[in-house]
Amino acid sequence: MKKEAIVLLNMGGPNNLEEVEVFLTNMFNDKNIITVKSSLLRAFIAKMITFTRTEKSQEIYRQIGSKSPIVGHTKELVEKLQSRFGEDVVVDFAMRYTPPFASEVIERLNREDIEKIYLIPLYPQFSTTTTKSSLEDFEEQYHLKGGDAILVEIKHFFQNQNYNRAVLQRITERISADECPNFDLIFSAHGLPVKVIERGDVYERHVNKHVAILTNMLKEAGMNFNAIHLAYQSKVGPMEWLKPSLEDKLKEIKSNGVLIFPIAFTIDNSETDFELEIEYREVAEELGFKDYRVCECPNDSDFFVDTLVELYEKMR
Ligand SMILES: C=CC1=C(C)c2cc3[nH]c(cc4nc(cc5[nH]c(cc1n2)c(C)c5CCC(=O)O)C(CCC(=O)O)=C4C)c(C)c3C=C
Ligand SMILES: [Fe+2]
Ligand SMILES: [Fe+2]
Repeated sequence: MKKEAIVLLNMGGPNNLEEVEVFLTNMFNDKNIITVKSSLLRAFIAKMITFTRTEKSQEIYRQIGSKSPIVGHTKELVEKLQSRFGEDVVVDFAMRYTPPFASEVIERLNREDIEKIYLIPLYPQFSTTTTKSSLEDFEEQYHLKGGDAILVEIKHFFQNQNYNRAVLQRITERISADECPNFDLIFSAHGLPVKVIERGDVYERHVNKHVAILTNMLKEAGMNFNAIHLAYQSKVGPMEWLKPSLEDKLKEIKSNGVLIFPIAFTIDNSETDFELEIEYREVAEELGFKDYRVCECPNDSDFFVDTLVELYEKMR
């Protein structure tokens, strides 16, 4: 009997310290990240950046157990989703910059009689640097490997109610309604160079809309924070990136307590476990915050599994 498959797509992250170089090399060879036309020039830029960044990056991963948590969390999500579907739908995942790569997953799928593959990039908001990159990569590899199933894609899901229930659950796991008036909430999004937005990337617009939806839901749930903000983390390189930065936002806040929700990630990764949990915690302590809390990403929460089931049903 012909089958269907759901493939979750994400960026990936080093599975060990040696893979840090693989991760950075693949990221900076990505035409959606370094948009110069010449692939030779891109390869040269990637070599330079990787050469200068690998050791610094390895030091980051060393502090969170010498690997990114992203692959482990994604496997747990895939297992939960697979158990919802039973044998009729194959659930798998592919990473953009580290194993398991799309080519490996495609070889597995090509050994089965798959009629339709539903591709779900695990980014709530669309960006050319993430969603588009992952989808293009999968499609290219799929056609190279001679696959002939129908590919169905979804581009964003920040408006999905079950997804936003997963977000609210993660917030309420960290804070009670009674505590909210003494806290500011910051939705922290991964930054993007301004020139990417100027070329028409809708990421910033999607993030703004997402913050508006969540702000309403929090009000309806009686979670009345002193104030709710949006800020951008993870700037790399000398270019101008989206503002305000998370650091500047923290400097501006007068409350004693701050809660951070990583709005651009569905799965915990080095940016949540290192940058938010370790690096910005130190910044917040230096700035005199008495209470600094970071929410977990949706990861394999039941609401997130419900979201993916619902997206699959809508794509059919
Ligand atoms: C030009 C550089 C980068 C762009 C553009 C960018 C966009 C972007 N990235 C994510 C999600 C993640 N990024 C992660 C790590 C990471 N990102 C960059 C650079 C750009 N990202 C670098 C150099 C790194 C490595 C970290 C380091 O070495 O310091 C991760 C973490 C993966 C992990 O290992 O766990 C995620 C997730 C989004 C959502 C995004 C655009 C919207
Ligand atoms: Fe990134
Ligand atoms: Fe984590």
